[in-house]
Amino acid sequence: MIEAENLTRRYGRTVAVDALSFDVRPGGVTGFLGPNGSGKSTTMRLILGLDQPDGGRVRIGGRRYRELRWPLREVGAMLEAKAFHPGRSARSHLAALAAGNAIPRTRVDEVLDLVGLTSAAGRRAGKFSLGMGQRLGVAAALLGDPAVLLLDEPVNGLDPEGVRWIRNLLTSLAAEGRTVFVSSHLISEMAVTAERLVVIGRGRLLANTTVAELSAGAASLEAAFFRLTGDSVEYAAKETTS
Ligand SMILES: Nc1ncnc2c1ncn2[C@@H]1O[C@H](COP(=O)(O)OP(=O)(O)OP(=O)(O)O)[C@@H](O)[C@H]1O
Repeated sequence: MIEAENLTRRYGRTVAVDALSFDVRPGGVTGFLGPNGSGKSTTMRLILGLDQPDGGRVRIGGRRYRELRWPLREVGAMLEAKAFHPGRSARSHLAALAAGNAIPRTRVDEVLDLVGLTSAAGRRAGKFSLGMGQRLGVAAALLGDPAVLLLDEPVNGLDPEGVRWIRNLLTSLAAEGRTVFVSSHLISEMAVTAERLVVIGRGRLLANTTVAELSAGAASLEAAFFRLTGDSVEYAAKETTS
């Protein structure tokens, strides 16, 4: 369970996250949606204690991230692909993380297998493609078998098979009773993967509801999303006419 209460983060005059309150519950995938610059990554960094709020608070299973004894065994996160030393192999990257978190070494090969990187485990991670880097990021998130997972744009760069793999992985992790919070710009993907959605615009909560409820009365989830976020889009390109 993730609980954010009045979470606020400013950067100079920009209010990146604005009195944001929401819960993410276990047992289902919760999608985190919002236009570019709406504060999704900032919110995820605040949840993980990588950034400090100017106001409000956020708890994971009732505690602040920094109060967790073995963070990787409680919260798995992938915020950006390629968050690893480029000269290290995938296996040694995961082995170092495992060692630092009292996770058995045998778990490294398990997660490599789970994400389909066994054959590339000895290769330098710096030479990985975008999709392979995403898979390694997911492997790191799963390493500690955590009850809570946070993934920022996990399907970015994945091929169609990879997209389907992530979809099945997330739904099965949630079915095991975990809390799965995943940001995405792919509304169609969220329509089939997520059960609930937290939608933000300009740092503020626009909706915290189910996919079914948000889609009701609209032609599609995408149409409902545009209606909801229409006033919150900061970076819109001009329409072209042909
Ligand atoms: N370290 C920072 N310093 C200054 N401004 C920042 C910083 N991090 C984020 N911001 C600003 O905060 C706002 C929210 O950014 P954030 O990256 O959280 O949005 P996002 O929803 O993840 O965007 P995107 O979908 O484009 O990835 C933006 O206006 C951004 O420019």
